[in-house]
Amino acid sequence: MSVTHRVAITSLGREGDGVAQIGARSYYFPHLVPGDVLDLQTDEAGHCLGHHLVSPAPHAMTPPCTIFTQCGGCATQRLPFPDQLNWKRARVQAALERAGFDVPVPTLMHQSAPRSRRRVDLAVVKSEEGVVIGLHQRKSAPIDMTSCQLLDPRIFALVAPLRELMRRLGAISREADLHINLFDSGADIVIGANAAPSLSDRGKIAAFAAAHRIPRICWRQGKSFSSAPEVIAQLRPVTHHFSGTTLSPPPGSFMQPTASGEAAIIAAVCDALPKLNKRDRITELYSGMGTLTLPLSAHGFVEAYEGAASSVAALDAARTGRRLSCSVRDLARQPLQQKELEKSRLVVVDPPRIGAGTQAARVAASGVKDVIYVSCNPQALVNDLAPFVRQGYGLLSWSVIDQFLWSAEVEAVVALTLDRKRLAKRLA
Ligand SMILES: C[S@@+](CC[C@H](N)C(=O)[O-])C[C@H]1O[C@@H](n2cnc3c(N)ncnc32)[C@H](O)[C@@H]1O
Repeated sequence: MSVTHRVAITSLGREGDGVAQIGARSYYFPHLVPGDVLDLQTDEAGHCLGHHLVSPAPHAMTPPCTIFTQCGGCATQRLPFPDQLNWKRARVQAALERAGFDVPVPTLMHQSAPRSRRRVDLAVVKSEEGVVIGLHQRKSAPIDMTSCQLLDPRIFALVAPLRELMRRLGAISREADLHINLFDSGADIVIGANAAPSLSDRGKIAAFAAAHRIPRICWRQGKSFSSAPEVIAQLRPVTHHFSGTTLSPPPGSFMQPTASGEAAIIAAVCDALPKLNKRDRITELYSGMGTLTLPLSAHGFVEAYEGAASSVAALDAARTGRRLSCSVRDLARQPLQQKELEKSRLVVVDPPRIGAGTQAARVAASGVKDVIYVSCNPQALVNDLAPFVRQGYGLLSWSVIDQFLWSAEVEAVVALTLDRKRLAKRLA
């Protein structure tokens, strides 16, 4: 027998689903927002059998994208922008509190605009019915990206022509993926597939690059990320400006997802710097192509470490006149040790989603006075920062950066210090 409960959505879950509560039990509803009222059918044991929306939250927005509920990229398009940012702020705050800090108000809150994403990974599925290009889905096939309010229109404009190119490439029989970075020189595309491109495929790719004025298209075969993708077409140099320096980014390299988000992260990091003189040593971990390295080098001598050799090479080639060194190092296998960290006045850490793990614990144990931690995952933030609390670090400031509009992703810049005077000033 089914039971109907009239319930309201009262909060958002970790992935952005609306949450309704009946007693101690939580029910999760994709695409619903706080204030929505629904009828929920359960069996007698309380298992959800179905639901329908009775009245939408008064402040709920009309989703701007026509494929919002299907594509899997956005969870919260019905939530007004300020509410999204506040929800993300609350998630970072909760993570900092769980790590054990006493948390002040954030220093900076940034939200990137719609249609400003300059980096995307897309899944390609080819069948007799045609080619689908869409976002990777965890549990199902991608939905064809016929609309997108997130991507920079210059990337979105390539989706339809790429669909046609994928259809014509013989080396793509069923599945492939596309990594697109929008650099200053234009879109930079890496096609990932299981087979090598034939001579005819190579010709089609070169013609595509010329027709769409794409500086470079590369091919990566198989899932191995250890070997560099092969350049299939290169019409012009690939270049991008980072803090006044022109770099030649390697194919598939990491860059912050939006330009305004990158600027906000740099501003938050620079705002959190302790007083430095030019001879002070700054150790930077997970430095990528130098997004933070270059601005930091205006404040001290930066020793940057990064696992991707091609990103280090790009920064190394452009570092003339800058006060920095850069080294390739796998910080999971070979974290910097106490002796190497001791000489630093400041350590800046910007790890990937899984967090810094042992490397974070080593930094905490090194006794370096100031640490700035850039996070893209609140869960990793809790784990990585807990050792700092145990070592006596205090939380000086934090900022929230939302570069992934309408999704649960959030970034944070967190400044920690052992300097009691700086902490006392904050509290004053
Ligand atoms: C969030 S990105 C930050 C990059 C850079 N700070 C920026 O803002 O553009 C994380 C970086 O960590 C690097 N990385 C991932 N795993 C690593 C490891 N085990 N050792 C060293 N670097 C790693 C990635 O290549 C990537 O460049």
